[in-house]
Amino acid sequence: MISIKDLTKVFRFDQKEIKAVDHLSLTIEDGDIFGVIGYSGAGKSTFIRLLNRLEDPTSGQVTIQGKNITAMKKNELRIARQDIGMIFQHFNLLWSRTVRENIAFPLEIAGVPAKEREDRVKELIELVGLAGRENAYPSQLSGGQKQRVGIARALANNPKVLLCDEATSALDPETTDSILDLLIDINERLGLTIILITHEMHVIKKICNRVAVMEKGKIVEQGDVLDVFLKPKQPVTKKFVEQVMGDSDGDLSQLLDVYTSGRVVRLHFVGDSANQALISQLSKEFEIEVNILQGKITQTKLGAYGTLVVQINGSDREINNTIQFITEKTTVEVEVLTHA
Ligand SMILES: Nc1ncnc2c1ncn2[C@@H]1O[C@H](COP(=O)(O)OP(=O)(O)OP(=O)(O)O)[C@@H](O)[C@H]1O
Repeated sequence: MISIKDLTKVFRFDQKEIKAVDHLSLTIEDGDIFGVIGYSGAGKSTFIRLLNRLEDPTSGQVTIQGKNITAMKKNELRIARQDIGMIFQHFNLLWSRTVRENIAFPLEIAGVPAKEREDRVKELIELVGLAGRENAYPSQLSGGQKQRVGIARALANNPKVLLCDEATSALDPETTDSILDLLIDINERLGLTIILITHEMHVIKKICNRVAVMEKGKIVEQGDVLDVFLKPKQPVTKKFVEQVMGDSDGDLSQLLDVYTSGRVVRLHFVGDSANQALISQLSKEFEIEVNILQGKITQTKLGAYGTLVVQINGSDREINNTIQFITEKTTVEVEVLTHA
């Protein structure tokens, strides 16, 4: 639904050239929550601003639902932008206007009649959870509430796509989570495609189904969030994954020296919620004991993801049956680290 081809943005100043976005190509499907992650200076902000032409590209093409955004003249672009909402790190609210008036603003610009406008604003205030705060000014709101106004304003004209420019970076962790929950809710309820940029893997883990990693203006790795978490390839991606998972292999060899009986295996949970009770299931069905040694499991949108290192004690036959069961009957991957 969104196709980005060879997109490039070069900034020129002081006779220097900076390629902020460098021949970037990407496809984003309808209904995706697509995250672009990268360190400061990677070109994320420039990239997202190119999508609705807050920034004009040096070359390349952005097509949203069959419409070539890059080729549009001013007037066409103004209309097309009604289909592309955007929220910002610092909210960009009008400080002299109340919550209600901020949300009504894009409707006024689109020429929506007063009564219709009023109904729509009411609906949006309910949707983002701001009922009771309609007459407050931005200065009287918390950061999370300000971003809720930003989201309501971005949704006013029923866009198909929502662009989020570091939308939770100015918020504390708890407020971040509540705003991310709201974005998930909007994605599910309205079928809205969401593209967000961030430098926090937590944000990607919590709400995205697809992710692209950006470095020096280019996408260096992309895929389903779980695949990227499970098998990060580029050093920069590995660092981001470690941000939320830690470096779990650190003291594995020490562990194997200490736990010498039975077999030590590593279980890879790949985001299938059906496996949540695996350990208790194994000890019920087989004559074995499972000893949890180390691990890190985290919850993603699709289920538990992570690794668990366990020692399985019992007869050789029962241990083999257990491993065979996990391999054949579940989606958990087993790696045997020691052999009896
Ligand atoms: N208007 C501009 N004029 C000149 N250079 C710019 C401009 N905007 C961005 N740049 C440069 O382009 C590069 C990418 O910046 P950009 O802000 O897109 O990165 P980012 O990944 O969003 O980082 P941050 O999170 O720090 O904003 C940087 O080297 C930046 O200095």
